[in-house]
Amino acid sequence: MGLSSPVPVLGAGGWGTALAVALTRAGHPATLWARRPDFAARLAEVRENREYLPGVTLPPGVAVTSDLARAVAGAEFALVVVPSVGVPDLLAELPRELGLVLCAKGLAPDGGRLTDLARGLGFTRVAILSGPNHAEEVGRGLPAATVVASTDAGLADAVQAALVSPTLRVYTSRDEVGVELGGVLKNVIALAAGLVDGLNLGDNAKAAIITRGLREMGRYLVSQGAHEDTVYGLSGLGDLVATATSRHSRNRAAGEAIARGDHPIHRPQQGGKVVEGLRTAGLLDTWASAHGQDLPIVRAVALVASGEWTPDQGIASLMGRDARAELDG
Ligand SMILES: NC(=O)c1ccc[n+]([C@@H]2O[C@H](COP(=O)([O-])OP(=O)(O)OC[C@H]3O[C@@H](n4cnc5c(N)ncnc54)[C@H](O)[C@@H]3O)[C@@H](O)[C@H]2O)c1
Ligand SMILES: O=P(O)(O)OC[C@H](O)CO
Repeated sequence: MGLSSPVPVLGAGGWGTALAVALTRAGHPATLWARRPDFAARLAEVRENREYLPGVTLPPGVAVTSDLARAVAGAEFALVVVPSVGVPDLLAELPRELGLVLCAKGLAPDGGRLTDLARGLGFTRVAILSGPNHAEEVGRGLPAATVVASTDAGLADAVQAALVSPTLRVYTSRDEVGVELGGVLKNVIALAAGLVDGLNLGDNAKAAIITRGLREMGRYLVSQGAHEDTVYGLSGLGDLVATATSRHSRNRAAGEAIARGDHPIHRPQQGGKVVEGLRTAGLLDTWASAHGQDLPIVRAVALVASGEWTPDQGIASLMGRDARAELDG
């Protein structure tokens, strides 16, 4: 892909829209693909994604289409930015020679990684983009940093070159597993932090959830083959802090709403916006039970999210665990 070829951005929610704008800031045109033709037509005309990223004007370098084949024609790689639940159907329609930059922070339907799903479908060039990146801030050009991870060094370098700009620092990593799963797990811990907020349990409890959540993330990531240091990088600790403490986070807000009794807990969407952690918690809890792994915060969030436990029961389950040494798990 030459420098002036548009980069396809597949998914016109908040993050896809912000990434399309970020590409133009980096000097590259983007083609933003929206699934619904009427939505794409409105976005092309109004030049603002009022549903998912209000207040950010689409620059002239962003073209909008609902024609998927046209969006990816001739591209070396595409940013895939639909929610995880929509990734399998979207990938099924894409040419296998296309490089994929997976941007969803969620799991495949079987609880596995989306990068594995992509390779299982026959894609050979696969990367993950993840970090502390609220669309609301990246869309406005506030300074941020992110990570593109791939075992394909050429792909990671190409994505870095396409996205890096004075307001977005893009680091590369070879630890695909660690970068992908950090983004997946932090949503669940942020939901737990939201429960703490909604129950007014205080700053000590919030700090404890974040810190113990980070350890839980670390145990799971390393068990899946991640490098331990990645847990403490932008896609791990960085994104956990950004999500668990942010007024922008849908996951944190969903936990807060559940604790206040005003969230429809069986619906994985909030006001039409995706809350990945609600789905992830159940998938991960099922995996942990099957593999005898102890993920207590994941378990509490899964059972609260499914309605089996009240938020108070979830917190009690964490406070009532056996006494132990801090570094013992
Ligand atoms: N919003 C952020 O700040 C942010 C930042 C980093 C990563 N992410 C991740 O990016 C992914 C997308 O999140 P978002 O915030 O852009 O979503 P969003 O909630 O803003 O919008 C979701 C978009 O996806 C579309 N969509 C829903 N189901 C779909 C399907 N089955 N197939 C195709 N399109 C579908 C919707 O129509 C909508 O355009 C999520 O996995 C999220 O965790 C979001
Ligand atoms: O709004 P959330 O909770 O989906 O978080 C958005 C991003 O993942 C933050 O990095």
